[in-house]
Amino acid sequence: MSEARASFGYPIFLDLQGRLAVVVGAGPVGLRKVDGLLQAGAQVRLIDPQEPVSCMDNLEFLAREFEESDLQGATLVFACTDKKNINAQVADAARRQSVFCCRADLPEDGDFALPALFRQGALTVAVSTGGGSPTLAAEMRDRLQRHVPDCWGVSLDLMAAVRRKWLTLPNGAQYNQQVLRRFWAEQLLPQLEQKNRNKINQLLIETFGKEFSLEQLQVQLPEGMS
Ligand SMILES: C[C@@]1(CC(=O)O)c2cc3[nH]c(cc4nc(cc5[nH]c(cc(n2)[C@H]1CCC(=O)O)[C@@](C)(CC(=O)O)[C@@H]5CCC(=O)O)C(CC(=O)O)=C4CCC(=O)O)c(CCC(=O)O)c3CC(=O)O
Ligand SMILES: NC(=O)C1=CN([C@@H]2O[C@H](COP(=O)(O)OP(=O)(O)OC[C@H]3O[C@@H](n4cnc5c(N)ncnc54)[C@H](O)[C@@H]3O)[C@@H](O)[C@H]2O)C=CC1
Repeated sequence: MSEARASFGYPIFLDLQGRLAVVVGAGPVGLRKVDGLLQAGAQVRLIDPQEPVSCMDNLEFLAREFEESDLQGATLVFACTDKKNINAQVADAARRQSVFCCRADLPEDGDFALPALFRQGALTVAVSTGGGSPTLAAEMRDRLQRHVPDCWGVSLDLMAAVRRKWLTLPNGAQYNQQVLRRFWAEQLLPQLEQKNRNKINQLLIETFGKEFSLEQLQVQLPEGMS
C-alpha cells in the first residue's frame, strides 16, 4: 500500500436521522450508497443529469449536473460519477464547505469509506479493509455472517432492555460485565436456541428480579417460540 493511500483508521457509527446526505451520480454505485443512507433515516439529495430507472420517491432528485451549492446544509457527500474531474470537483467543494466526502473512484482524495455490512436487528457487523480490497471486505462479511446464529439479534434486544431497566432502577444498581457476559453465553443463548419462551422468562426473573419479565421488558420474541 502506498504512502498516499488512506487507511480510514477511525471507525464510527453515525446517527444520520434527518440529516442531509448528498449523492452525486446515480449509477449502480451511487444508488447503493443511497440505499444505505435511506435505511439509516438520512434525508437524501441525489444529483444526476440522467434519471435512474428505479428512482425512489422518498428522496430529492435533481436532474442536472453537480453544482457547488448542492452541498449547502449537507453532513456527508458521496462522489460517485464516472468522471474523475467531476468527482474531484465534488471533493474540493466538500473540503471548502467542511463536509465529509467519500470519493468512490479515488478513496485517498476523500475522508471516509463505507464498510461491507450485515445486520441482525440492532446488531451491525461492519468489515473494512481500509480501502485495500472491497471484494475481500464483502467476502469476509459473508463468512462472518455464516457464523452468527439467528438468535444473536434477539439476544441483543433482551440484553439491551435488561441494561436499560437496570440503569434506571432507583438505587442505580451496579452490574458486573463478567456476570453479563457469562449470563449471555452460558444461559441466555442456550435457552434462545431451545426456543422456549417460558424458560427464557423464568431465567430473566430468576437472574435479575421479577420486574424483568419478558412482558415488562417489552421485548418481542420471534415467531415460533413456544
Ligand atoms: C474505499 C471504498 C470507498 C467507498 O465507496 O465507500 C471503495 C472504493 C472502491 N471500490 C471499488 C470497486 C468495487 N467496490 C465494490 C463493492 C463495495 N465497495 C464498498 C466499499 C468501498 N469501496 C470502500 C472501501 C471498503 C473497504 O475498506 O474495503 C462496499 C464494501 C460497501 C458499499 O459500497 O456500500 C461494497 C460491498 C457491497 C456489498 O457486497 O455489501 C465492488 C463489488 C461490487 O460492486 O459488487 C467493486 C468492483 C470489484 C473490485 O474492484 O473489487 C473501486 C474500484 C473502482 C474502479 O474500478 O474504478 C474503488 C476505488 C479504489 O479502490 O480506488
Ligand atoms: N466505491 C465503490 O464501491 C465503487 C466505485 N466504483 C467507481 O465509481 C464510479 C461510478 O460507478 P457506476 O455507478 O458503476 O458508474 P455509472 O457510469 O453507471 O454511473 C455514473 C453516473 O454519474 C453521472 N454523472 C456524470 N457526470 C455527472 C455530473 N456532472 N453530475 C452528476 N452526475 C453525473 C452519470 O450520468 C451516471 O449516471 C466508477 O467510475 C468507478 O470509478 C466502481 C465500483 C464500486
